[in-house]
Amino acid sequence: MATTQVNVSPAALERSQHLDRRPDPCVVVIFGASGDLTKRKLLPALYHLEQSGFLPEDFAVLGVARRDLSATFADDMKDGIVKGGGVETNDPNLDPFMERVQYFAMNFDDEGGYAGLKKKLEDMDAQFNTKGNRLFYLSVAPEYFSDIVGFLGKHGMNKPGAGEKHWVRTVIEKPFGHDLESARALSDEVNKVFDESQIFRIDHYLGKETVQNILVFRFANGIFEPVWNRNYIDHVEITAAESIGIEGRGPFYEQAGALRDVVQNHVMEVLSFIAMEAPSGFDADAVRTEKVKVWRSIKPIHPADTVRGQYGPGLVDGKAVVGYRQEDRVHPRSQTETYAALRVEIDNWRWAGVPIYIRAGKRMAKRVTEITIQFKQPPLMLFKDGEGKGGEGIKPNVISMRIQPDEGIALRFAAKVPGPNMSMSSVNMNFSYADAFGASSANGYERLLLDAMLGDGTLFAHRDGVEATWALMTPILQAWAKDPVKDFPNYAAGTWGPVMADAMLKADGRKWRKL
Ligand SMILES: NC(=O)C1=CN([C@@H]2O[C@H](COP(=O)(O)OP(=O)(O)OC[C@H]3O[C@@H](n4cnc5c(N)ncnc54)[C@H](OP(=O)(O)O)[C@@H]3O)[C@@H](O)[C@H]2O)C=CC1
Ligand SMILES: O=C1O[C@H](COP(=O)(O)O)[C@@H](O)[C@H](O)[C@H]1O
Repeated sequence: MATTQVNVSPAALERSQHLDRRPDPCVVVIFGASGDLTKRKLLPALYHLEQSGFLPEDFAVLGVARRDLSATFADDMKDGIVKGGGVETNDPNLDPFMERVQYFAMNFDDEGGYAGLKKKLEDMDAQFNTKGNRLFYLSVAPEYFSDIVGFLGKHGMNKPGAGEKHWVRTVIEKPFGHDLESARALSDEVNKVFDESQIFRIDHYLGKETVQNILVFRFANGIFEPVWNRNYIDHVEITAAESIGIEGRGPFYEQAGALRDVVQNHVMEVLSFIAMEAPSGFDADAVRTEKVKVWRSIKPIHPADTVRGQYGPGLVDGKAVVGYRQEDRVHPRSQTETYAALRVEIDNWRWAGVPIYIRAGKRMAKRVTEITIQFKQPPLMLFKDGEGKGGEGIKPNVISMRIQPDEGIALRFAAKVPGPNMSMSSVNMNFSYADAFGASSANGYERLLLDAMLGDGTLFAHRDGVEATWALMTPILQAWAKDPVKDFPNYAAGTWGPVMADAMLKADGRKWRKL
């Protein structure tokens, strides 16, 4: 296997870390501050941003949740930063950072708490000189999105203070809606209070370096774009496989399932980056326009081009695990899918006739998110001594983009095996992020939190995009709801999903790439 030589100048790395991207003074207000996401991802991300010099000097965080945690909150968050952020327990910068982090207890659905919240934020402005700028981060269950936004509006917290540089923005976690109708209704509610330019619908996949790199790979290199179309590409695969199960999130997952949890958002975002035309610039409007064009060009997905799976008991990493129906707070006859596979076609000039196979699932054989671009074979095989008889066995060219783990890109091509014959073998040319740039602790939320503080919506989902992806998923969900699966569970934990998903590709004369 060949490996690429990558020479990155230290100056280039340094420059990319410190481009002029420092937000204005502000308070980041995290609703759901005692929750899993805040502790594992958001606080570690803010800490890393601060340590890297990206945050303004006048900056503070207010955590908001129901219970009175004032005595334990700081220690709990420090623990989260240590465990989730790879920081040493005795890091001397932790305590100074935590001096800017405060906690406020209130019930989200009790209007009475919002006047107190407003007063608390004004006090923090005075203490930290944060000038009334706010980033409200809704890290809460989706049923609270409307209430919180509505009450913020009612108490005048949706409007920036006087002064041209002042701002108020809101980041809204996923899932944004449950189907097309509910996503529309939620956007209507939120738009009554916040203008679209103030709303940042987060999808943490867009914060991943490797996802952003899809655009750089395609549009900053001259050699790939000419072959990035139906004339040269045979098919595309997108795999988002997780080895973990539902991690105690039974009630959430029962309502969600794989299609809503990751396909409607993460996978569709990745697909749009793979398939979109070059935007007129790298700004929110231009990128959004091209993404939406991709989603709107996808042909309605027929239920026959979908496969649902649900894991049963099995072995993951050598350990026995229970099936989905035995997980805590999951119905013993649950019809929720923990795996979904789709065959998608984009009806436009670039992609017509190129199938795109998608699969996403929990408790699969391993954790891997990867995009495979498989190219057509040459029209005529000159060399007969390949991996199979008569040269047919030589594998087609593949560009594989590994989103996680072992982030990188590989190109598979045929090479001559040394010796007196024209024998061929498939080899890989590999680019590894870690080898080229060093290991990164960034979790995607760093970039997105920073962008939201800067008001840059390029890497966020927008109303029209969310509706376009729900428009694709909703008919599938409706068809599935009418047609319960009789053979659930239909794959064992620790495997690659139901056999029906293999059959779907086999019917097209293809098979999933071995990952
Ligand atoms: N966890 C993850 O890895 C991911 C999560 N998300 C999304 O992020 C959001 C948050 O998820 P997560 O952190 O896992 O959720 P959790 O269930 O862990 O946390 C929920 C938080 O909301 C608070 N809360 C709940 N009800 C109320 C209420 N009535 N009044 C005040 N506070 C309340 C809880 O406070 P208290 O403890 O005081 O009850 C807690 O702080 C969800 O939208 C989820 O879909 C998205 C991607 C990944
Ligand atoms: O949004 C979600 O994403 C995670 C997968 O994210 P990753 O960064 O670990 O790939 C998934 O486990 C979770 O169910 C879903 O809600």
